[in-house]
Amino acid sequence: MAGQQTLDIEFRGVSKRYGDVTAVHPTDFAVPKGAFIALLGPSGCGKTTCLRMIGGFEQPSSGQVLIGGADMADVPPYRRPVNMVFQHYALFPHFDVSANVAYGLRQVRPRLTSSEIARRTADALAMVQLAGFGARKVHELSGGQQQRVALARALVNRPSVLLLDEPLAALDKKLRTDMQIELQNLQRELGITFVLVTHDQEEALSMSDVVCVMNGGRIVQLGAPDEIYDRPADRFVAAFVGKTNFLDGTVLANANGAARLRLSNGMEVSARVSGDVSAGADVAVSLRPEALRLGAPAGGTGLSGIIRNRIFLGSTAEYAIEVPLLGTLLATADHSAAQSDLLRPGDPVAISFNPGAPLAFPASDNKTRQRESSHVQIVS
Ligand SMILES: Nc1ncnc2c1ncn2[C@@H]1O[C@H](COP(=O)(O)OP(=O)(O)OP(=O)(O)O)[C@@H](O)[C@H]1O
Repeated sequence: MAGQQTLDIEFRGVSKRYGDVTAVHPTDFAVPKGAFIALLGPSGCGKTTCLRMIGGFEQPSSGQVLIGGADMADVPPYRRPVNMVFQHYALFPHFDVSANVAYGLRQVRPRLTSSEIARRTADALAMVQLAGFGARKVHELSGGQQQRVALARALVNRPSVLLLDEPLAALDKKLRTDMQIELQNLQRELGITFVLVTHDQEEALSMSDVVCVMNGGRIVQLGAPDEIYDRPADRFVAAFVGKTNFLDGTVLANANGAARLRLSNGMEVSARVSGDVSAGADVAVSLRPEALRLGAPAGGTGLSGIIRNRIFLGSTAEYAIEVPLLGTLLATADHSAAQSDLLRPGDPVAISFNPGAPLAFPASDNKTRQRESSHVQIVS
């Protein structure tokens, strides 16, 4: 477990209620210093509330928020060693770029000299690749440049934690991808802790070291991006992070998570099972589209189907395949331009997958989730 001195943010039994609504159930969680963590989950799951409690814009209904080991209960937002970047940058349109950035500094350090303010402002603009843009008016900048100014304004105070609330949501896809890479580089260079709120799973997986998946006001899984994708803790995470096929199955035998299942078409498969399931239990079986291999129909006892739709994506193609008694399965296949290997709607295909690929969850996974609190800790 990460030691106390290496933790930057800690929740101890933190919850938040708004009247009858419990936005965040009692939660323990800890973020090591210098981590890039993404809070990921569907709308209303409590991500922003967690971020606002770190920033001091909301008070917890119970529990303690610690930053750098210090209890923040009586510390107002402007005295916390954190800064926040919002989706709508909230820049002052009548100020030039330098004045917008310097505003953040003057608010918390009124005694700095003008030359020191000018120096730090120029440094912050250089950090976000906007050196030389100080005299521009906000309306003379592109959306991406405006977001960088907002970032510089948040960094100019040299916070130890930067909170990012869907900061790239207003940008178009290409700019968003560029900014994702820049933010990642910036975080590595500065070595400060970044907490990113997003409902975009690709953004969370590609940018952060640690993904914290939330659902219904609880943390359901905390781990490295590949861990979240390859070993989802429950059916919700498997469905929310990445695309997957869900098949109905029944457990025939389960030995410490290595199970034999019968699918609804009668086929028997091996699967890794998560949770407490014994023989006879109904399970939902997750099979990622890229785990399905497509080949020429071979006859025999394997799985086969008919291609119904194809979405060509350049280096890959996605196929919707109708499989008797199982329904429609989504498969992703690599495509090489050298050989014309695309399948067409109407083509029959055989489908195979590795024995370890299917992941099974108790069919009642989400309904039976009655835990009172989430206790999760990043292991570093
Ligand atoms: N000030 C408030 N008063 C009452 N309820 C609130 C308030 N703020 C948030 N909530 C409720 O708390 C729950 C969690 O909200 P929160 O904004 O944290 O979700 P979120 O995961 O950030 O969602 P989104 O992605 O849509 O921003 C929601 O049910 C929301 O309606």
